[in-house]
Amino acid sequence: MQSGKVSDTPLEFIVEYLSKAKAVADADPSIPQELKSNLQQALDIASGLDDYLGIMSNQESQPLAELYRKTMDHDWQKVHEEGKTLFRLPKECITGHVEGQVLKMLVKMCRARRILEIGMFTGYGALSMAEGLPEDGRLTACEMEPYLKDFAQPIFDKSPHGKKITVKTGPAMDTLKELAAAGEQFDMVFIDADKPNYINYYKFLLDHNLLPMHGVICVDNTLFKGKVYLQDTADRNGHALREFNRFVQDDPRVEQVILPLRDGISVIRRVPWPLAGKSGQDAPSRDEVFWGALGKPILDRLRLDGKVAYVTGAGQGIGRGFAHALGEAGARVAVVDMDPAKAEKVAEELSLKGIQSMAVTADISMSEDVQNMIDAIVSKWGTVHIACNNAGVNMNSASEDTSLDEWDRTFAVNLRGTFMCCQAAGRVMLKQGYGKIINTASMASLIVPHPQKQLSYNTSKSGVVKLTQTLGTEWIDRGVRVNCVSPGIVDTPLIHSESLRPLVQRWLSDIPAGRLAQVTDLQAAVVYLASDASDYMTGHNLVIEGGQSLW
Ligand SMILES: C[S@@+](CC[C@H](N)C(=O)[O-])C[C@H]1O[C@@H](n2cnc3c(N)ncnc32)[C@H](O)[C@@H]1O
Repeated sequence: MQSGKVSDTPLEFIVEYLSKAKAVADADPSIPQELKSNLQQALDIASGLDDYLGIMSNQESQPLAELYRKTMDHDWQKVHEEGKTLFRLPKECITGHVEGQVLKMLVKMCRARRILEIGMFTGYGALSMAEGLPEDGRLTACEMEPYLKDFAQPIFDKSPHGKKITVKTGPAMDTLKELAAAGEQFDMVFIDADKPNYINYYKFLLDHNLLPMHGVICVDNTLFKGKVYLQDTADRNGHALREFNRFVQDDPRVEQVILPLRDGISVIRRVPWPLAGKSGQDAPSRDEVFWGALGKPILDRLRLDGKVAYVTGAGQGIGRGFAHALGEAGARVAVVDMDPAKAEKVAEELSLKGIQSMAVTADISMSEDVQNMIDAIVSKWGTVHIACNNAGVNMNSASEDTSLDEWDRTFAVNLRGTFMCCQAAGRVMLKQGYGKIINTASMASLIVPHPQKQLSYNTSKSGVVKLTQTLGTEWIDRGVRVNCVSPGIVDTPLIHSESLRPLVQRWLSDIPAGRLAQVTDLQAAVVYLASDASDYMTGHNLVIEGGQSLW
């Protein structure tokens, strides 16, 4: 601890008292050496902890370092005497480096997009959390003192994350009422203001649903220098926090842990709680609408953890988008392409994101390649749960000029190849009584896209829909669902080629959405069809074309 610094956390008090005990022991020759050396060891362990956490945690950004320095260098006594602040604000109440990084980490772990801070001071915690938010994330900071908003704003303006922060001055409870009236909700709330009001803020947040299901509240100072568990404390704030901790512990709407970081941070998470049956969760557990099918809320039912998937044509474009989406949702993904370099590259991309992946080279128009692909996946990962048959080709010609070679090559990949993949994957899936097959058809299965001429493509993709419907009904009672997606015109580099560029304007006038599809527009559909959430869907053609087939 720096000399002259006042102890403020349980650990700092431990260090202070150990130092005093050690000084007394050292001055007394009658104290056994063993006691002195034990005291020294305890002191070394306790006094080194905060520094070590500081060194080993992510370092603060430049704007945060500047904010910290500016706060430390400011004469808060003088500011208060000049009447610029209502209260004399101790600079020690700043959220420091490690706590700031912990908050930022929690923001990311909760995937928070909307944050509320109650008690901003000079904005160190606010900016730390804002750094963890995505680009479109928002943080509302409540602060009593207008002076502090003016103090923090110039540094917020220097940070690329400062624009995410809105400061509301005045009593926090007034702001909470305003936010509730406006129907706002926050994925994460940081309570760090006047201690006796913690419980009121907490109750208001839960009672008015400012905190949604699975939302998280972090609360600072909940160990309050150890006074929450020391017997003989007369401290008003210590008592308030003791009551607060107990109230939260008894509240069935939440679960909580208290982390012994600095002066203690509670992490409180909202969980579903039925109106009836306070005595336990047994009675309503049969209500799948309340608790979610198999106890999983809807977004969890879209997860693909533990599943084995493959995507053909995954070296680029739509297939690459599908491979990323399935991997992000938790599946292991075999990236299949006839170009080994492309397959390797996408498999490597997935791996860099922490997704288990493998590259497989296969030309799906060749039956032995298709079987080898399935065998390679089964031998590495034991099975196949999700088959994404996406590879396809498109050749253009006027129908009177379409050669049999073009027709055959198109059908060999788009329809015969897709069938062979369905059959090879289906055999594995039927044996295990579970599988999800998702074929890539096309909007061309519904309408005749124009003005380009692509008879073989359109016809083959119509065949993919009928293949999907037939397999989807034939295999559903053995646990294998077969569906397809039909994308509209997707914005890939191909579209911007010299020959196709003039067609883009024409297409745009045919699309109610007013734009081409991006690969990312298709990703949620494939995850849905691959997940248990779509178990009752089979033989379906999920059309994603910005409304084009309806005009
Ligand atoms: C411990 S400091 C907050 C530290 C801050 N979270 C950080 O990251 O550095 C407490 C802040 O709460 C503010 N405050 C206290 N009572 C308040 C109230 N009723 N409404 C709004 N702000 C309040 C104080 O002005 C002070 O700036």
